[in-house]
Amino acid sequence: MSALLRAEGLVRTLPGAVPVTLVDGVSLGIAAGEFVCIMGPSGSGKSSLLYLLGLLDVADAGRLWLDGEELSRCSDDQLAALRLSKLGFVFQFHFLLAEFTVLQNVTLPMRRLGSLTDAAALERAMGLLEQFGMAGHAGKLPAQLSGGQRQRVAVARALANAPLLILADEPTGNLDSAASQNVQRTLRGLADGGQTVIAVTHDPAFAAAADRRIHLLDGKLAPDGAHQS
Ligand SMILES: Nc1ncnc2c1ncn2[C@@H]1O[C@H](COP(=O)(O)OP(=O)(O)OP(=O)(O)O)[C@@H](O)[C@H]1O
Repeated sequence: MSALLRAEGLVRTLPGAVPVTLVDGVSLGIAAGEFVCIMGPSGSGKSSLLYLLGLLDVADAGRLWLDGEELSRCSDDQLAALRLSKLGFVFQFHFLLAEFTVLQNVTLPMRRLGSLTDAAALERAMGLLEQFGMAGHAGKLPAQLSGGQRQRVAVARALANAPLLILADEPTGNLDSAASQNVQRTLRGLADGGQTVIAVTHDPAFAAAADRRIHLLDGKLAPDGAHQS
């Protein structure tokens, strides 16, 4: 398998009088087009691992490759550029900008990247909103939407720069079950279309929609089957 994302021996420890190891020697590979869920008990290090894989945090040890490129020696600026151009994020709380319309929120990452003209960015943003049934809400502010609608806009925003990889941290954690299923179907549909997705979740129904589940325990990958006992 040629992995789109590969990690070898990732370690993240918070220093202090009593250092806390959040991620403890995690090695994994994610293939292009895979939809993988990271599961595990509260405090097992799921979000910490996702932040390392999403270049939002830097490991103290270990190595990481994205699309064949080794990232361990990248500067903060290089990591920020990679996040903007190659990764898309969906969080539990949508983090849409409250004073911007839905359309402006989805256009923003394209404006920051600057690879499209304003007209092309608007057209792409409208296309994405259309894809998630949100085109009719393009002129609204996030506060005028339901939680599920906001999350679908957040998914559209995550796709703005055609990322290699979508990383989602409890994307349905704040939603009722109908909205949750809708977001689950949305992410499943993206993976069916070839998009690579990694999602942290507590929700077994959500995880069942993934191609593969990774289980963490105390910052370590649990051996296959260990989580069932
Ligand atoms: N900034 C921090 N300072 C101190 N401890 C932290 C910090 N961030 C995380 N931790 C601790 O590290 C461990 C892993 O946290 P993390 O958020 O990655 O777990 P998680 O599996 O995502 O948990 P949850 O499912 O509850 O969101 C937890 O014990 C948490 O309390």
